[in-house]
Amino acid sequence: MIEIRNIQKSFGDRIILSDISAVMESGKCNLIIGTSGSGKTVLTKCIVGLFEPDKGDILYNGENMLEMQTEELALLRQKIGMLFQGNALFDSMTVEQNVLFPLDMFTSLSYSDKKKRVDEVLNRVNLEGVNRKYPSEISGGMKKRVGLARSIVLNPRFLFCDEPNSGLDPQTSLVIDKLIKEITTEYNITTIVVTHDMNSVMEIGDHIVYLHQGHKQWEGSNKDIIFSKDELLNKFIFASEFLQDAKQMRMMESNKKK
Ligand SMILES: Nc1ncnc2c1ncn2[C@@H]1O[C@H](COP(=O)(O)OP(=O)(O)OP(=O)(O)O)[C@@H](O)[C@H]1O
Repeated sequence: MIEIRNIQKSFGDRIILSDISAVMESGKCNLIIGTSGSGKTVLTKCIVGLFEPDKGDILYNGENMLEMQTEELALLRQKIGMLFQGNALFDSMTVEQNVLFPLDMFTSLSYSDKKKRVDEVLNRVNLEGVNRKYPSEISGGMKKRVGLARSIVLNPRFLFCDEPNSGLDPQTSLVIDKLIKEITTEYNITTIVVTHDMNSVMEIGDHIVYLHQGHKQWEGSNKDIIFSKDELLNKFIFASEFLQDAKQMRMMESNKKK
């Protein structure tokens, strides 16, 4: 579980984040959404320790990251998996070498055990037979799955995914979303996803934090969103007429069932 309490962050005299509190539970996909410039990246960087907030607390399973000593921080970092927007794969390394990399860096496992673990995670993301291929030889969706395999190879307790669907077609996006959701539940990981993708919001949004101009404007689940009366959220989520119609229909269906 990650708990953030009263986070404030400014750059110079410009306040970017104001008084943001939220609880991100384990085994859940916690989504951070909001328009461009609303503070999603700054908040995420505060949570992973890349930015220091001016005020507030960031608790990882009850331990305040902002009070941790160097050694404790290093241990925490090994429990955090990251799936980057651009995948951040090493182009000169094969798929297998890319996924092996964190194991080489942070474990003293034998080569055969490392290899076994790499095969396990590649298998988990449904990627077989591509171990010896280079990133340039596989599709965007496959690269994303390699990135996901690498982000879970050290068995993280916390997983951060930055725009996991950017640049992917809707069908491939769904595959990636489903994998993130399954992995989160199966390994009871606390997953935080920064996204603009409304399909993801509806598919995997167990818990959604909607930021508006650096404030937490709304919080709830993908089921609550349909019934939300928050005007800013509705404007953001149901920007298109098609989605507004879909919302009306789902509300009508839900009212009929009651
Ligand atoms: N290092 C920095 N120094 C100064 N201002 C920054 C810095 N990083 C971000 N900002 C400002 O903080 C605000 C929030 O930026 P942030 O990148 O968090 O938005 P975002 O919601 O992630 O947007 P996007 O969806 O476009 O990625 C922006 O106005 C941005 O200019």
